[in-house]
Order: sequence, then C-alpha cells, then structure tokens
Amino acid sequence: MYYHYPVALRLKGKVCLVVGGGQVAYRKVLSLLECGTKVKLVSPQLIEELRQLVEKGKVIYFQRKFTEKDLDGVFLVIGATDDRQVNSRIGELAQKRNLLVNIVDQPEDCNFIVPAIHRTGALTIAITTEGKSPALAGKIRRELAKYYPEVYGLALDWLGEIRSFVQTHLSDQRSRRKILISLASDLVELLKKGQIHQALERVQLSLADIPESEKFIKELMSKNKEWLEMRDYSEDHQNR
Ligand SMILES: C[C@@]1(CC(=O)O)C2=NC(=C\c3[nH]c(c(CCC(=O)O)c3CC(=O)O)Cc3[nH]c(c(CC(=O)O)c3CCC(=O)O)/C=C3\N/C(=C\2)[C@@H](CCC(=O)O)[C@]3(C)CC(=O)O)/[C@H]1CCC(=O)O
Ligand SMILES: NC(=O)c1ccc[n+]([C@@H]2O[C@H](COP(=O)([O-])OP(=O)(O)OC[C@H]3O[C@@H](n4cnc5c(N)ncnc54)[C@H](O)[C@@H]3O)[C@@H](O)[C@H]2O)c1
Repeated sequence: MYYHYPVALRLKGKVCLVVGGGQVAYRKVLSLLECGTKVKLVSPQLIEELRQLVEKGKVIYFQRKFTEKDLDGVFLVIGATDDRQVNSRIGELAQKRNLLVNIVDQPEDCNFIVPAIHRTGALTIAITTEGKSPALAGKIRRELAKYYPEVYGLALDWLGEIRSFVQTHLSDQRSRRKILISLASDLVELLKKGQIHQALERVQLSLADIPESEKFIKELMSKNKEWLEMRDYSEDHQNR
C-alpha cells in the first residue's frame, strides 16, 4: 500500500472552487476561508448559511450548475454536490488539469483527501486513516482535543516570538536549539497548570544572557496583559 503524502498547504490569496451549496459545501467553504483563500462558489441553490456569506461578500458566487470553465484560474477544487456523476466529472476534469481536487466521500475521484482536524491557535493536528475509517479519524480528533487544549495556542504565540527573538539575537545555533527545545516543553507544562507568571520567569531565565532580553520580556508582558492580570487564573485552573 502507498501512503498519502501529508502536507500543510499555504492557500492565502489562492482561488479555490467549491461546487455545491449544501451543509458539506458550507463546512468546506469555512475551512478554506480560515486559510485566507478567495472562494469561488458554484451551485444552483444555497443553504441559508452560505447565502449569508455571499451577502457579506466573503465568497464569489455563481448561481448555476458546474461547467468546465469554472476550473479556469483555480488552484484547488472541492466537489460537494449531491450528484455522484457531476462530482466524478469535476474530479476527472480537475485532474486532467493537474489541479488539487477533493471530491467529498469519493476518494477514487480525488488526488487529496481531507483529514480530521483539531486546531487551537497555531496548532493544527490532522488525522488521516488513509480513508479506511473517517469515523475513527473523528474519534481520535475528539480525543486529541482533550490533550491539546487552548493553552497550546497561547504557548505557541510565545514560542513563536521567542524563536524569532533568539534567531535575531543569538548567533550560536547550538545555544538557540538548547533554549528552544527546553522552553517548548517547560512553557507548555507551566501554562497548562495556569502558572503564567512562573512561565514568564522561566522565559526570563533562559534568555538572561542576551542583553536585549529585558526589552523583549517587557514587550511580551504588554502583549499578554490580559492573561497576566487574571490573578486567579492559576488557582481557578488547578481547581478544575
Ligand atoms: C475526516 C473527514 C473530514 C471532512 O469530511 O471534512 C472525512 N470524513 C469525515 C466524516 C465522515 N465521513 C463519512 C462518515 C460516516 C461513517 C463512515 O463511513 O466511516 C463520517 C463520520 C461522521 O459523519 O461523523 C462517510 C464517508 N467518508 C468517505 C466515504 C467514502 C468511502 O470511504 O469510500 C464515506 C462513506 C459514504 C457512504 O457511506 O456513502 C470518504 C472520505 N472521508 C474523508 C474525510 C476522507 C478520508 C479521511 C481519512 O483519512 O480517514 C475521504 C476518503 C475523502 C474525503 O471526503 O476527503 C470527516 C471527519 C470529521 C471529524 O469528525 O473531524
Ligand atoms: N450532510 C452531511 O453531513 C454529509 C456528510 C457526509 C457526506 N455527505 C455527502 O456529501 C454530498 C453533499 O452533501 P450536502 O448535505 O451538502 O448535500 P445537499 O443535497 O444539501 O446539497 C447539494 C448541493 O449541490 C448542488 N448541486 C447539485 N448539482 C449541482 C451541479 N451540477 N453543479 C453545482 N451544484 C450542484 C445543489 O444545488 C445543492 O446545493 C452528498 O453526496 C452527501 O451524501 C453529506
């Protein structure tokens, strides 16, 4: 068996076509908008949720059936109609043009499948079962959501900033690596326990040898004012 090749696509500004106007198309449109795409939607009918997105100008809508010309200038295609033949035709035409194409529930017509996704802040965990059991992919997603709560998003915001800072101010690659690897683990553990002040002290300590770190910590504090002002956050969190 050959595996699917997992990637994380950068879709910002790309034109993506969604064909179909039901619940499934709506779910796909929302996930594409989250990635900053320009969504082109083709369907004779739309559910209310999609109609609202059109009214708000979030998607470009063509009220008609799919035609081959809809594929012009498109980077990625999702076929989500309730007509298997139409879906297969979209898959075939898109693959002829070497476009990325997913046809909902029809893996034979796709060149990529959509994994189950748990996302919090910058953390994205994608689960695929190679199409063997989407239901199990969904169950694993729900389980992982418990192990990777919101605080991972906050930890990643900090880690991202710390990483840019040390990349700019610390020329020795080995020291950078040491700091970043130990902080990745320690910060998450402290933040999970709600110990935000201790987490900040931990950052301070690990960057203490870098002269510019004082200013950096101040900036980090002002960006996280709301969290830091939640005096009871730690106790609240521990009592849960
Ligand atoms: C992950 C998720 C993402 C999403 O859709 O956004 C997704 N399916 C989800 C749910 C789900 N889909 C189905 C059920 C009913 C139970 C069951 O059949 O197991 C459930 C469970 C439910 O509804 O809770 C029915 C189904 N799905 C496919 C077929 C056709 C076939 O297998 O041949 C049939 C049978 C249709 C029929 O019987 O007629 C095919 C595909 N579905 C995939 C993705 C791709 C493989 C992903 C992987 O690697 O596993 C793939 C290959 C192509 C694609 O669609 O990309 C989303 C989880 C959302 C979440 O909970 O996070
Ligand atoms: N509803 C679900 O939760 C769910 C879950 C998994 C899979 N599915 C499957 O996904 C597909 C879509 O589901 P849905 O609930 O969104 O369906 P739906 O019936 O609500 O919507 C289908 C949409 O496709 C449009 N359409 C039909 N022919 C078209 C064409 N030639 N060109 C463009 N648009 C066309 C219709 O106007 C309609 O808006 C179905 O095959 C369904 O079996 C649905």
